Amino acid sequence: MKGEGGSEGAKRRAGQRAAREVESGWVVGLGTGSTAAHAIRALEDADVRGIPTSYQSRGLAIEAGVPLTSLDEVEGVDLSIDGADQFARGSGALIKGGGGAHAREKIIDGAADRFLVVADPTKATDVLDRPVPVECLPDARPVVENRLRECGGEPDLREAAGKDGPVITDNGNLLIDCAFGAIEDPGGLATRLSAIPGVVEHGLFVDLADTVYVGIEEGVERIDY
Ligand SMILES: O=C(CO)[C@H](O)[C@H](O)COP(=O)(O)O
Repeated sequence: MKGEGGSEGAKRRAGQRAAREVESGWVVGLGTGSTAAHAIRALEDADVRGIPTSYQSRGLAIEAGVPLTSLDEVEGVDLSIDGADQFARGSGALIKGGGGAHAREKIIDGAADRFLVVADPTKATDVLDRPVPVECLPDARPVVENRLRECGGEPDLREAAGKDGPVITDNGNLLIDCAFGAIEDPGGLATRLSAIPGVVEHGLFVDLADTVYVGIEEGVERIDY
């Protein structure tokens, strides 16, 4: 595509490849972010119903003419397509939540019969090491930050660009980006984070991804888990 940067081309190839897996009549989870956006646009003429994971994906689906539904109107989710901020090649564990949508993403991606991740090569790693986004009830912030430090993390409240104050999620909560260095045991850390009172959801997705499609130069790499 003319004028498209290398990374954007990789995202487009990954998103469009994943969208080809969608079958007529399916209920599809619509992920958040610039890579998942390519998948949503590719569903323009598909006979599907979509469940958006965020305000952003809802808007994109409306633009593309994808009919929307919700978890309480369907019996199940056939497939979900979503991006990632980082994925571990060996295990398929993910860090998500760069767009602050990981709570709804985990509910919908986790409910799907199959969960396809779409990514460009910059997202691949051997060991996860990006800060983990943690969505937190506003009143619980001091307590949650202390508990994150006890888990070995360095919490950092996410500030909103163009606003004096923090990012507020689609669910009305705060986001804390918490650096843990190299995360050798994502499953263990995920369990500890989930046990903190006041944490609504964190961005570690462990044992959820079925396939990662990585857009590469002139193609797409498929990794199954
Ligand atoms: O987890 C997410 C949003 O909460 C996104 O999927 C993640 O940030 C990847 O985004 P992009 O495809 O734009 O790199």
